[in-house]
Amino acid sequence: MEDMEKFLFKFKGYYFNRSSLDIGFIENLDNFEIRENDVFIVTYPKSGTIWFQQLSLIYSEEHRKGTGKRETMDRVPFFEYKTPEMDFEERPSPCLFSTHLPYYLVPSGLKNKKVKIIYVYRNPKDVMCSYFHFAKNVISQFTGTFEEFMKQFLEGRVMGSLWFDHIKGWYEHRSLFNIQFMMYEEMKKDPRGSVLKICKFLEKGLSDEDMDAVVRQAIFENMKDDPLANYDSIIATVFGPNAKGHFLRKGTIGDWKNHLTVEQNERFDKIFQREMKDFPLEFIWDMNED
Ligand SMILES: Nc1ncnc2c1ncn2[C@@H]1O[C@H](COP(=O)(O)OS(=O)(=O)O)[C@@H](OP(=O)(O)O)[C@H]1O
Repeated sequence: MEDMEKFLFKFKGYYFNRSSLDIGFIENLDNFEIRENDVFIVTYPKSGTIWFQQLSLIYSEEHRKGTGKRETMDRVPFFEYKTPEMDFEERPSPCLFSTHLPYYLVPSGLKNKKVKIIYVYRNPKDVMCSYFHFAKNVISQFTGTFEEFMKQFLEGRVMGSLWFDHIKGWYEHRSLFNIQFMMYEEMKKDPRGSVLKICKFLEKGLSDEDMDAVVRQAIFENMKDDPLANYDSIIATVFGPNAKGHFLRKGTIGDWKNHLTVEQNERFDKIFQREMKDFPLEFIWDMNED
């Protein structure tokens, strides 16, 4: 089995993807100069990052109208995976970033309580399944079985480290930040309600027509067909010639039921209950659940 760990870089207890990582930048994250109107979308991998990046449409009239030409990754760069061509100093304001960083590695300027942070979370069984397909079939960094991946995921030996630590760390330290928690499943069930909630948090009013355009362009099928939004163009360049497949795979709630055996599910539940005891945010595990 190909062990994913060789593709990872550990810094202060947190696993980054090694390829395309500027280690000098990572070592100086704390000092990165934050502007008050920057917006950060924070996620654990496979929790809907690209989906919420698409909500940068809220800020871009030309992309809402379909005349804009910039890809999402250019409009909402991945903060910690900054490439030499990206000059964050020259970025227009407001600048949107996305990041998988844990709360303790983000620039200290984010703690000014002005910068808006949207933390997107998704039920971790679906996260794990999405991650398994991505690691195995898209970026070819994992060659083992689902059981082997589950073990690695539950030990936090994946990019993003341990899911439980990520969400609990951000939630328990929320009072340091100006942060809005958003749920993947709520966005799926009620996209308009979620977009409205985000607009409110961002203090950005949109007309009904603009709201319709954002909601429409954030629907899975529309994003999958949109080369500016689906990330297909970076798969080979970032992850190498063997990488194939799509970031937008299924986009559903409850795909874990097609992957976990009864025993695996019980084992997962036991760990979840132990780790998330007293954690107040709710999770949705099934499309039919309220
Ligand atoms: N519009 C829309 N609607 C519903 N679901 C969507 C959408 N866009 C992306 N996705 C799903 O999000 C999963 C990928 O997560 P991330 O974007 O966080 O991946 S990454 O961390 O940036 O690699 C991945 O989930 P799975 O399909 O379960 O693998 C994507 O399909």
